[in-house]
Amino acid sequence: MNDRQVQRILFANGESWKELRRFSLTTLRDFGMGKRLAEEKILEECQHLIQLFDEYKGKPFDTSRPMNYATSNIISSIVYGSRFEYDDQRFQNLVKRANENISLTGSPTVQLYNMFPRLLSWVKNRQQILRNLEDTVQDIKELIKSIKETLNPQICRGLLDCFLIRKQKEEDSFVKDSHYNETNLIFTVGNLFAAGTDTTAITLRWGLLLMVKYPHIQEKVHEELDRVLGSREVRVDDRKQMPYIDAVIHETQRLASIVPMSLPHKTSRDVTFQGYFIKGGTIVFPLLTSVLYDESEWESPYTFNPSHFLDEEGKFFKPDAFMPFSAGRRMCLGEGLAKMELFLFFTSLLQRFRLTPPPGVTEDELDLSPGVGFIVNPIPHQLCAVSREGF
Ligand code: HEM
Repeated sequence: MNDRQVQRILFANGESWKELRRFSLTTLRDFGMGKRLAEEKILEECQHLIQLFDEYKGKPFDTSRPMNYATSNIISSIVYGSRFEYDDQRFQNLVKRANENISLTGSPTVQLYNMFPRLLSWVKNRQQILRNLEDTVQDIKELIKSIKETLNPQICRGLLDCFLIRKQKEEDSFVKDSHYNETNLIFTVGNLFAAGTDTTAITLRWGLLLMVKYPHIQEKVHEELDRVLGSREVRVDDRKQMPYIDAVIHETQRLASIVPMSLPHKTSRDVTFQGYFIKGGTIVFPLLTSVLYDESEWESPYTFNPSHFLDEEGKFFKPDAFMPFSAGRRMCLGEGLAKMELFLFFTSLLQRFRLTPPPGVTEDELDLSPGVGFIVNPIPHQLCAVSREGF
């Protein structure tokens, strides 16, 4: 695999980008966001996740593996049409390599390599990223092969089926230079996994950690859940009746600011922006943190304060400066799906469990420092999920 392909996986699909973004959005809408299908899939995954949390029987554990498996399975159901069992070796490897690459991409040596690519191509972390990508592409190829064997052109089980059917149609009609080719299929699937797994899992992990750190806020979350849901299963529509939880989730996204520098963009021509001249072809990093922590927009930008999203009557509202999904033509393609996942996973877990620090650790001792990574994780930590009475 060469560097150009790596760039394609991480950032773009070259000249095919527009067409494939449109295709991914439409199929995500059909399989993911519309038709209540995503809600069903996420709620099914919630049950598996709760079972996994239950297995720790209130003892301390690291939340990264369960959360990554759960969010990865949502993308799997949408792309492949079915989920993986958590003990599936290939699934575990796919998730592990994705996590590793996120953290290696943010490491100082890879950052230096990005600045001086000719001098530093030997950097060890970069070599590991390339090895991981190569193994992942191999796994994706094998999964595509097995999906092809059971493909029925009359039924789309997921995004991959839709792509294969479209590819066949274009081949039958002798379309020249079709965007629906094998390479773009692999990179579209790879992009969706890379972009859609860690982001949502990491946000949820921040959310759970913040609940442990601030038990008085967790108490209010429990109070709202008990009042609105009782013991029945949550639905997406319940969000309107849960302004406090909505505010807690948004404030988690704001404070965690998990993609602080968004993704790099390149100016397509010379531009003057707010008095600054930027030459065409310049790499630009939009600093999302500068907006999410803007002192002129937020009352207390550096503290966890759900009131940032509540009006005087306790109703939810979203300030314009809330943009963790970035903005513009390349803004996050999975925003709708991510929001649904955040709400359903967070409420399902909190309805069932009270989250506490490990024995012997006080809330004050819990460290909210960010870890290293191109997507910002909490530093390694453990917490306890204690079953709530009546659940
Ligand atoms: C809390 C969860 C998430 C956050 C905070 C997030 C944030 C972002 C950000 C900041 C970008 C860069 C936008 C830009 O270049 O200006 C992005 C791009 C992207 N995201 Fe997300 N994302 C999340 C979840 C997801 C999910 C679940 C999916 C999968 C469906 C997804 C798919 C993508 C894709 C495909 C892109 C690239 C779009 C393009 O280049 O045209 N994201 N995301």
